Amino acid sequence: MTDRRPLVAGNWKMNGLSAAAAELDALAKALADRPAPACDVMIAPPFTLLAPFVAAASGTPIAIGGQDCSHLEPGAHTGDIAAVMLRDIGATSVIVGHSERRQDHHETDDLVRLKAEAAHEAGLVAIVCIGETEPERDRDQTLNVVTTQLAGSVPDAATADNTIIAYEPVWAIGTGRTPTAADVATVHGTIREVLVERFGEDIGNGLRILYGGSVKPANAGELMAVANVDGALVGGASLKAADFDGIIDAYR
Ligand SMILES: O=C(CO)COP(=O)(O)O
Repeated sequence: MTDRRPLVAGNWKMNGLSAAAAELDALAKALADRPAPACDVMIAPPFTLLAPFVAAASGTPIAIGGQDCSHLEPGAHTGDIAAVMLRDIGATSVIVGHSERRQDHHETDDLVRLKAEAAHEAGLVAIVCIGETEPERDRDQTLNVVTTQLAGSVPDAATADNTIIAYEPVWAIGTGRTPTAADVATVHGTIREVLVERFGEDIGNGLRILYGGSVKPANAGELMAVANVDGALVGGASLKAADFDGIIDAYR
C-alpha cells in the first residue's frame, strides 16, 4: 500500500479582487486554530493575486499554485504566463488542462501535455485535469474519454512528485451535481489501473488522483472516502474560507 498524502486544492478561477485576501487570511487562521488536517492544502488564485497570496501564505501550511501556464519559454507571447514565471513568484504547482480551458481556449491533450512538461521543466507540480462531458457520459464513453485524455495529457516523465491527476466530470462542475460514490470509485479505479500499467507499480500507485466537481462541505466526507480519491479540486466552495475549511474537515 502506497501512502499518498491527500491534497485539497482550491481553484479560484476568474474570481477574486484584492479584498479577497481576507479569505486567505481566514483560512490560514482556521488551519492554525483547528486540528491540523492530514492533507496538503493549496489555493490557485487568479494571476493578479499570486504575488500577494504567496506573501500572505508564507509561514502557513497553504501552498499557492497557478491556474494555467504557457507551454512556451518566456518571449514574445502577449498575454501568456510562462511556468518559470509562476515558479519565480513562489507558486509550487500549476493546474493544466482544466475543462474550462479545453472548452474556452480549445486546448488539446497535446497542448496540455506540453504545458505539464513546461511546468516540470520549471520545477512546478503539474495538476493535469481530465473528465468527460455530459453527452460523453450519456453515451457511456466516460472510461474511454478519461483513458484517452490520460494517454495524451500526462507526460512520460510523470512521477508521484511532479504530477497530480484531477478527475473532474465536466457536467459536475458548478452544477451542484456529483457522480455517485460508486461511479467515482469506478473512474478513479480505472485511472489507477491505467497509471500503474503505464508507469509501473511505484509511480502508478504513488500518483495522487483528485476528484473535482461540486465538492462541498456536505459531500466531501463521502467523496474523499472513496478508494483512490486522494483529495479534491474545489471551485466555488474554495472561495469562502469557512466552506473550504469545511471540506478540509474530511481529513481531520
Ligand atoms: O472546476 C472545478 C475545480 O477546478 C470544480 O468547480 P466547482 O467546485 O465549482 O464545481
